[in-house]
Amino acid sequence: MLKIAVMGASGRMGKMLIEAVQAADDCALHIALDKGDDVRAGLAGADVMIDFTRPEATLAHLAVCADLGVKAVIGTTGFDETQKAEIARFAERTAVVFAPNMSVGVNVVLKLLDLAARAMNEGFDIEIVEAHHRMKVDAPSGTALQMGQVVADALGRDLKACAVYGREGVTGVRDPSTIGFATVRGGDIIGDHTVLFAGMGERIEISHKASNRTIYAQGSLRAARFLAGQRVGLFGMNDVLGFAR
Ligand SMILES: NC(=O)C1=CN([C@@H]2O[C@H](COP(=O)(O)OP(=O)(O)OC[C@H]3O[C@@H](n4cnc5c(N)ncnc54)[C@H](OP(=O)(O)O)[C@@H]3O)[C@@H](O)[C@H]2O)C=CC1
Ligand SMILES: O=C(O)C1=N[C@H](C(=O)O)C[C@H](O)C1
Repeated sequence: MLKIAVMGASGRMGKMLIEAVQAADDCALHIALDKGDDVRAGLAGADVMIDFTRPEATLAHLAVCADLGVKAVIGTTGFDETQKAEIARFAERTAVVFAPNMSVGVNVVLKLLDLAARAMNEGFDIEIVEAHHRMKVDAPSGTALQMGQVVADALGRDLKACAVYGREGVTGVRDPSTIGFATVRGGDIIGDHTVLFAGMGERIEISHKASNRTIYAQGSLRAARFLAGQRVGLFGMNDVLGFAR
């Protein structure tokens, strides 16, 4: 049995994860922790921590995992570059899967985007549109940013230099080297992502739409099982799903 500690237990994802762990034959809920609980005492004896909280909280939890040798699945989004580097450092001491989207579907889409961007490397304007529920606090979504990164890498562009986050006023004509991001927030939208390749005479849209958060919880359990075979290192869902081979 894989002993799982769920952080952010009363959050939208925390609740889904508790249900998924309890329903899995090969996993046991070691502990479910909320803000204010004793993290060190709670994580002691766990095999894997699954954390969908906020960046500062995740980093504090990961520090304890690294001390105790507990492996970690991190679904939290909204990290800045310095915080991402901290995660990489903790992964030198314990094994970590870090991915902005744990769903199999989104990770298949990432592969399709690599193929699409390489094939449409000229004459197509690339725009990424994402929509989420009104309670989401970070924008663009971690998934949209990862999609942008995959496309930029495939095209040999530097995402930091070519990303455009929203437009307003007299913007001038579109610079073809840019990758645009647009964010929609409202109601209970679980998570929609579309990458648009807009050319002259044709338009390709590659979309993923989530209709249930179980996809993220099930992906997280796959990641936890994968970590059982690792000692240290930073992994993504491409490693978990075997796409990196
Ligand atoms: N990788 C993926 O597949 C997915 C990633 N996500 C990401 O997961 C994260 C959480 O999403 P969601 O569940 O919707 O958010 P919620 O706001 O519903 O849940 C976040 C949880 O984290 C807790 N939390 C916040 N700050 C702290 C802290 N300092 N210490 C301990 N716990 C804390 C919250 O407690 P309290 O309410 O008391 O503040 C809450 O229980 C987001 O970053 C989201 O983008 C979401 C879905 C899928
Ligand atoms: O906050 C959410 O809900 C989600 N966040 C992740 C992200 O930022 O990409 C993944 C998913 O889209 C749901």
